[in-house]
Amino acid sequence: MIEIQHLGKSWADGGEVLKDISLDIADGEMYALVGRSGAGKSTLLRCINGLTDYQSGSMVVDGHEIKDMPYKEIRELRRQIGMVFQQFSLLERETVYNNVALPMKCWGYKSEEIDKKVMSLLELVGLADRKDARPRGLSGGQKQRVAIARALTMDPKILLCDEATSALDPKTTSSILDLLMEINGETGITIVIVTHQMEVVRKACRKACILERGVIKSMGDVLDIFYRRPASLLRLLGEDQASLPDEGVNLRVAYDAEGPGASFFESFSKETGFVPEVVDGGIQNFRNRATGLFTLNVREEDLGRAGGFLDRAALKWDRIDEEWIAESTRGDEEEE
Ligand SMILES: Nc1ncnc2c1ncn2[C@@H]1O[C@H](COP(=O)(O)OP(=O)(O)OP(=O)(O)O)[C@@H](O)[C@H]1O
Repeated sequence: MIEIQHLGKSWADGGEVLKDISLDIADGEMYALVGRSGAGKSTLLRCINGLTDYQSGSMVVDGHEIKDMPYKEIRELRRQIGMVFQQFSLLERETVYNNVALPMKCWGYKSEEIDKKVMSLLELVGLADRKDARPRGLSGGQKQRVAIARALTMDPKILLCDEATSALDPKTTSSILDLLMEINGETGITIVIVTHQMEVVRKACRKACILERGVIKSMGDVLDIFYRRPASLLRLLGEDQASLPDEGVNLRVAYDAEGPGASFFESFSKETGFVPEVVDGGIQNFRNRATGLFTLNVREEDLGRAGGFLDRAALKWDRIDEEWIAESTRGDEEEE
């Protein structure tokens, strides 16, 4: 568990980089810290393993307040926290095997133990047959797989990924995120992903926090953030808020497009006797699952039938009125 309460950090020159940050990351979570360049994401990530300090508030990792820990304990804690970077940070002269073995060698493990662990991790990341290769002979995606294997050698409870896919093409990004999801599913490790790409958040993360200039603008379930469409999300996506029709009633609807909601519009029209107007939305993938997210417009007199159908189908839906918009975008009105 990572518990962050009212954390504040300023640089020596007085620049405030993190302001009153409060969020919890549960064990086994895949959590995204997302925002534009300079938002403070990497700094917050580095507070988690004590690579950088903070002046106010608290950061409790696995029951320990980071700022109170003596260096020896911080060093011990870092064994429990793996880290992966955008630039891979591999030793170019060393083989894939030696790169992965490095942390265990530093901590003085026996060579049989090292061999067993390194080979099982290389199997996991699909690079056992490249163990004698040097990093220069690998693609970007393969290098990141080596870095992930190296980060897992000490069986960490937490894996911190700082823009780990930002240097990769979309297909390779996707395969690295699949690997992280597989590792998370199999080991229950907590994974915190810093990224500026909403695609990464949608693909891999269950929860997210959007940062703008050191301030949390929106947080919660990824699907819920996309459902609410707060301004901070739209700024990251480079989209505008859809202008809603003044006539009739506007509804937001979410459904699992691979489950019972697969034929949503067909069922809707069959059960209600009319076809709703689609204001905006579409089918998007969240953690490899197709999900329908739509804004619909129906006539006032059809609301009862539409709501009845949506309730019977147990779908997530809301009437979009001023109150709902204010509630959904609380604290997120202006760009920082
Ligand atoms: N050691 C430092 N001293 C002073 N300012 C710093 C230092 N390190 C980072 N900054 C500044 O702090 C702000 C936040 O940096 P940070 O790297 O956390 O942002 P980020 O959201 O991760 O963005 P990016 O993806 O560009 O790294 C930036 O304005 C950056 O220039």
